Amino acid sequence: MLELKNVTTEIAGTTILRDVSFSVSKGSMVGLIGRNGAGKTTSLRSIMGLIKPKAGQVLINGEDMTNQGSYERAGMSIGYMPEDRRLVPDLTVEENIMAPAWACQLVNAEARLAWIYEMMPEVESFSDRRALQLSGGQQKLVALARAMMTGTNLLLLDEPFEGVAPALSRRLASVLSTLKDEGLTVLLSESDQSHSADLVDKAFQIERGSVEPIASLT
Ligand SMILES: Nc1ncnc2c1ncn2[C@@H]1O[C@H](COP(=O)(O)OP(=O)(O)OP(=O)(O)O)[C@@H](O)[C@H]1O
Repeated sequence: MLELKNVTTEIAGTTILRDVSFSVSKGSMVGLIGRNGAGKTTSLRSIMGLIKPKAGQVLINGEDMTNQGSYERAGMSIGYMPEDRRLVPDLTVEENIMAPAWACQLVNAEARLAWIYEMMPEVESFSDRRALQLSGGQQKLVALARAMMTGTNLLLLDEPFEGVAPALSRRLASVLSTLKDEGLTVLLSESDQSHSADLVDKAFQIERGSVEPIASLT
């Protein structure tokens, strides 16, 4: 489903990812674990085509996407939840969730929205509120809902548990567990394994831009 082969990424002349190789097989959930600044966001942005790797390959569904931009990934049913959520503050929750569907001209957006609300009824309960009126944790749920709109194949979640209060973290974990049961392929990052250990099939440690499998889970 997703494979990174010897990916090296530079930002402003500094090497951030060093010869990174790992894969996420279809229907599995994989954790990318590393401290602040280790390169988690850069990995996800490289997968999304938001940064072009200097060397190596990014394969999605067996297709070499290394030299394609994020626009070319639009039709590949990938959902991305950035660490900083990036909701549009003045739009309602529902408008934020629907925005990628409008951008990609999804044909089944209404059915997808109904499925998302079924998974997260609390999001439906505040769907007409503007994003700026939500707590940070609620915004995380909305950012996940938005990623789920297009992410029918692959979900990339950047630190979904970061800054979320314990009750909401448990809720988030239960939603992710249901997504896994539904067969979605998920790559999620976390600074440690406190929330993802019970969820993931496999985990990789990222440290100063280098990735190694975490033995206990592989
Ligand atoms: N735009 C940029 N310009 C210069 N350096 C950058 C830029 N973006 C990231 N970096 C550097 O790249 C390294 C990896 O950053 P990245 O955001 O990928 O880490 P992270 O593991 O996601 O950490 P965090 O949890 O803090 O977001 C850091 O040392 C960071 O300072």
